[in-house]
Amino acid sequence: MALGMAGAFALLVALSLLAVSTYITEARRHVGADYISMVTDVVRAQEDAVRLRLTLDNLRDSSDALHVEQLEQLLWVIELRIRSITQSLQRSEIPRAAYRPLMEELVHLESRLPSLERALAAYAAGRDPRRLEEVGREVEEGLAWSYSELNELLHLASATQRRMMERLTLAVTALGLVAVLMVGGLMLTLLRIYQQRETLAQQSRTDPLTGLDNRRHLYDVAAEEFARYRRSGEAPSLILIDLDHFKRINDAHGHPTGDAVLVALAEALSDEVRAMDRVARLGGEEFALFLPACDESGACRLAERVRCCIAGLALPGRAAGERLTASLGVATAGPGMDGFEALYALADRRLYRAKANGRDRVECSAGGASRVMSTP
Ligand SMILES: Nc1nc2c(ncn2[C@@H]2O[C@H](COP(=O)(O)OP(=O)(O)OP(=O)(O)O)[C@@H](O)[C@H]2O)c(=O)[nH]1
Repeated sequence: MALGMAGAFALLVALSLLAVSTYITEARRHVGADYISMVTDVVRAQEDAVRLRLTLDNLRDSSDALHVEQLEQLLWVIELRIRSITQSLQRSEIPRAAYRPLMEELVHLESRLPSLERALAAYAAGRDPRRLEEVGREVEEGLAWSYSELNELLHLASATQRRMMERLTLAVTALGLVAVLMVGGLMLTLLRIYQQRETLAQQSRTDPLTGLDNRRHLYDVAAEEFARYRRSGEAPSLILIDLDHFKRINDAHGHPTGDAVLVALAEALSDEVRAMDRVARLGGEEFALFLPACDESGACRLAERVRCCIAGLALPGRAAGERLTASLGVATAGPGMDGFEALYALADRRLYRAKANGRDRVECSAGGASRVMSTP
């Protein structure tokens, strides 16, 4: 659950970062494109100023109708260009204060264009060539100055914008790194919590000395198996094992040796059973084998095999050479048995009988009566 949430969070952060970086790339492309189109306009406008100069020179040399027409068209183009550039300036991110003098000059030049047109008309009619030259030069110089200033302003603005975008990209990259580190840290913490919970859960199910299931876990597993048995009809069996005179081993060789014997026994028991069976240490020198879907005769045969195995177990450490024996009580679930407690109580009674009847023996039931599988 916690890991799922961490995964979802990481995915969310990754998607957000992707969206932000896509936006920045797009924004950057946009800003660049705006300036490129404006700079292109300004370069063309600078060419208009040069063409104006050339046309005026041509007209001074000859009042040819073709030159007059050329100038008329050029004035029309210049007017359109001034409007387009002033609109682009107003829409741009350039601060108004930076382009105000330029704007004023362009507006002034636009207002001078009708005068130039009138001077041209007069010149075409053979009057006042000086006037055309004067107004023409004024407009041409004004255009050349304005567009050259504007060109510089655009380059400066473009460079500033690019620097800002680079800083922004760096900031977002740093933000992304921090987010990745945070998500990584969060996931590591969650993983650690998950592992600790798993360890605790494992410890709560396990006997610390032998690593076998503990009593509580055996009861949990058995309760589940009993519910399954009611549906399937496949009866489970239980074998309770109690070591005989284990106190003597402790007394003779010390508690640590007794511990080592218990561990060796746990391994031997685990080797004797099927993978589906559960081996548990109930406490002290008492063990249990819970056998799902195992009938009475199968359980009794296994109990006898276990008894022999214990009797033949090579004991570790100082207890080597000693003979360990155990008493075993076996019970199988049957009609009228309402839960694991009843099965346990029956196996316990038979274990008690095995002890009472001399130890190192198995007590099973056959047709409701206890029977001894083996005697010492
Ligand atoms: N080494 C070791 N000994 C344990 C442990 N738990 C219980 N014991 C010992 O097991 C012995 C059980 O003694 P008793 O209940 O008298 O049983 P017993 O000596 O096996 O005799 P019977 O069961 O009557 O055959 C005691 O000496 C406990 O100290 C353990 O974890 N380690």
